[in-house]
Amino acid sequence: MSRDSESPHDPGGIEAGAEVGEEYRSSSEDAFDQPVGPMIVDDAVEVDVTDVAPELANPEVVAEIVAPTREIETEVGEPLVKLEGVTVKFGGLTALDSVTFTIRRGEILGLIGPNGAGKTTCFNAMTGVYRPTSGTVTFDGQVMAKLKRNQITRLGIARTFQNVRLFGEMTALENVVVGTDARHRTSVPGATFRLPRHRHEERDAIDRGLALLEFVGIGARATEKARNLSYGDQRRLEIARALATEPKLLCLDEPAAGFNPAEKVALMDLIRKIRADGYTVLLIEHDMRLVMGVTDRIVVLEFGKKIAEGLPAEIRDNPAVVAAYLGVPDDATA
Ligand SMILES: Nc1ncnc2c1ncn2[C@@H]1O[C@H](COP(=O)(O)OP(=O)(O)OP(=O)(O)O)[C@@H](O)[C@H]1O
Repeated sequence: MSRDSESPHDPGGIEAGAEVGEEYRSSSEDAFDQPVGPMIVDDAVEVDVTDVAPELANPEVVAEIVAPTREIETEVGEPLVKLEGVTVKFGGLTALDSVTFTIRRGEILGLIGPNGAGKTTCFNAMTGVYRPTSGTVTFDGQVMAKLKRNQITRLGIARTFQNVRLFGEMTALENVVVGTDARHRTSVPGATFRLPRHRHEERDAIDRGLALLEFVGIGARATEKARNLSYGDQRRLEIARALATEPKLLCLDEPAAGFNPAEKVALMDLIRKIRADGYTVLLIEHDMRLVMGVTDRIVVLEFGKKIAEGLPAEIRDNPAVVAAYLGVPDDATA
């Protein structure tokens, strides 16, 4: 399958190609995209991943498969993403005003702020969806230009969406394998004629897909159609699919939306596990308890400006942050 195609086969990537002023979220807010590609598994058969691949019952084996060999220039603890004086204007509106901060490799960075603070704009500028009006964004040592969706995926950035976006008619495993496809190098003729390299990559993708499902805690649902999974499992599947692209940076956009307290605790555990596997995570989340409980550092935006940056405890006690959130209960929508 061509890695350059504009098909939905790079779902770990970002809705890119929007111009400043375009409505970024408008293109595909449906819960499910249409199914694409061949069906790989007969979803009529109920199979637990660990029945098919018993070695995946061992979390250490799973962790080893899930943590890929990513070629990252940045050392652990050094800036992976650097924003320097980033300003984004939409006509007369300054959505982001000279914002400077870094995301260090291997950390979980929380990006928070009240409604309309500029979080999404910041995220889009940071990932090449918007070209800043001024300022620069550096990702893994490279200054970002405006990028297309597949280029963003290839650069090593994957995301989940506020609204779940899965291929509903495809199985959980197929959804993850589609994410893995974004990393593959098989040419169209290679895939068409099922040349050895393609078959090898396909096998690898299925093995890794199974491990990823086990890793996010839905190994037993591998052959379920995505649309039949519970909401919480669909969110987990989205994370597995994003991880399948072997991202250098995983961006989670309100992953706890619609979760009950127990699901939020489980999600925090999963995010920590992802970081422990060597991933760098950007978390945009409205639930303050979750943000405070799971992040290493937090950046706070208000009216497009960075008003605070620091450890969760520092942010919690920061008067400017308290003022920005005044009257908003802990776990309410920010
Ligand atoms: N494509 C756009 N065109 C014009 N104005 C925009 C566009 N995107 C965002 N804005 C404006 O920029 C400001 C920042 O919006 P943004 O969506 O980045 O905030 P946010 O912090 O993500 O908000 P929320 O928490 O509600 O998602 C808002 O005033 C918004 O109306």
